[in-house]
Amino acid sequence: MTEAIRRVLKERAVFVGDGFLHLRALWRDPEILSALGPALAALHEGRPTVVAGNQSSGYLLGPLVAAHLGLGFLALRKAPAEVVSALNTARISEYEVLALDPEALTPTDRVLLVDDLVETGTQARAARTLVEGAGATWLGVAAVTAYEEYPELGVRALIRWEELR
Ligand SMILES: O=P(O)(O)OC[C@H]1O[C@H](OP(=O)(O)OP(=O)(O)O)[C@H](O)[C@@H]1O
Ligand SMILES: Nc1ncnc2[nH]cnc12
Repeated sequence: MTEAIRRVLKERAVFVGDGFLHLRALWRDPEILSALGPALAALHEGRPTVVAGNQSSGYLLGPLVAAHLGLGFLALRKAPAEVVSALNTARISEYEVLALDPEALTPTDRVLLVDDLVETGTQARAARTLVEGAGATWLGVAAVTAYEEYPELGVRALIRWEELR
């Protein structure tokens, strides 16, 4: 099924603006959607005890992997670096904070992060800091696509970014 996912990605992944990737074609296809959990889970052999996902694409993909593995899902929340009042129309587009429920992990946990895309590795690095800060073990990242594998982060992807462009 991973080949089918790769084919749909190559044929129907949408790029907008200066290269922003939308993966809507994956969510819309019922067979592909049900294949994503097993395909992402198969990227790592490290037997996680919990699957984590970054807001917001990780919230969609992570539970598919967790449900496939019979595990729980840990939501990592992104927060903007600055906040503005509700009446201020200024838009904050960069996230610089990643937040974790302090009770969510124990030192016996082994965490697999799931995300749609790894570009600079900033989000994954922040997640790793949170996981290891809680004393838990970082297993790596299972992503739909990634610019690089970032060996220190253990990023594995269903398809390389260059194959999509
Ligand atoms: O490797 P990096 O440079 O950190 O980039 C990857 C992150 O960027 C995207 O998230 P974004 O903040 O755009 O949020 P989204 O999931 O809501 O699109 C993507 O979902 C990853 O979490
Ligand atoms: N959706 C996206 N498309 C392209 N580059 C990105 N970097 C982070 N998210 C991205």
